[in-house]
Amino acid sequence: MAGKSVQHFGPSLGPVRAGALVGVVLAGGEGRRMGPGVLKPLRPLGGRPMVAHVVERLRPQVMDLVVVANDPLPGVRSLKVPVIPDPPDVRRAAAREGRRLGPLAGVLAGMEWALKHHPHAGWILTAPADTPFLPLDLTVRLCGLMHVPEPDVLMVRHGRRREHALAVWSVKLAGDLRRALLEEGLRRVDAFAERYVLEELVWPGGSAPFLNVNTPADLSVAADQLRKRGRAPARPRSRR
Ligand SMILES: Nc1nc2c(ncn2[C@@H]2O[C@H](COP(=O)(O)OP(=O)(O)OP(=O)(O)O)[C@@H](O)[C@H]2O)c(=O)[nH]1
Repeated sequence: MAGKSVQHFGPSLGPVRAGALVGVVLAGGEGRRMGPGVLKPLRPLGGRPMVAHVVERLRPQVMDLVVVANDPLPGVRSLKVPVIPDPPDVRRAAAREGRRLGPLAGVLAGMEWALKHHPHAGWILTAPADTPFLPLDLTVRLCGLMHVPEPDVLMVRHGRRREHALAVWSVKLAGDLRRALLEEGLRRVDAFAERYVLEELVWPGGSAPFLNVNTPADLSVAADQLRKRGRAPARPRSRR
């Protein structure tokens, strides 16, 4: 089913759902556009690894948080967040085929971790490790769109761009996702999401909170933004 844009913030289960989300930071992949050297999530931004910005912004918005990465991320240890790999069987299958995995593998790892550690949570919120200025009112706004019947996937859109890795996912999709990755070799996030009831949160305002850091030039832009924002942590616009 094609995604449906939803732009209003109606009566909702927001506060209930926001408290029941497990956050999943997607920090795998190859970061080829960033070039060789330090892993992309560990690239320093304002004196800290980029992934630390994402963890700090997401942590107050979710009931628990996990980082999915296949490389050791020493810079994450001090953040006291569990770091788990993509599902090993899915990785092995991709390696046998000589194919890259992509963010869907991290989504599956997050779903399976949530099912094991928080069996009543029901939902995960995925966020890429290379988006260091995520809004602090992200889950309130996303969950403000949760209604009955609930969508299976709720993705963020700003302007013409859909943020595939920034979404709320029902963990009920874990079995289907595992099959799609292993048996179909599916890799495209939107191709999977569009099989289900997919809705979008059209983000009000500009795209600045979703600055995606893929290249050294992007990293310079992010460092400039950080300097302009000053050291004070941003405050959410809406209550939590
Ligand atoms: N867990 C996990 N995360 C991934 C994987 N591939 C990409 N990601 C994450 O998904 C987000 C978007 O990834 P991309 O920027 O499209 O890919 P990338 O591999 O990081 O970078 P490029 O090689 O330059 O395309 C980033 O936060 C990545 O860390 C993967 O195989 N596993």
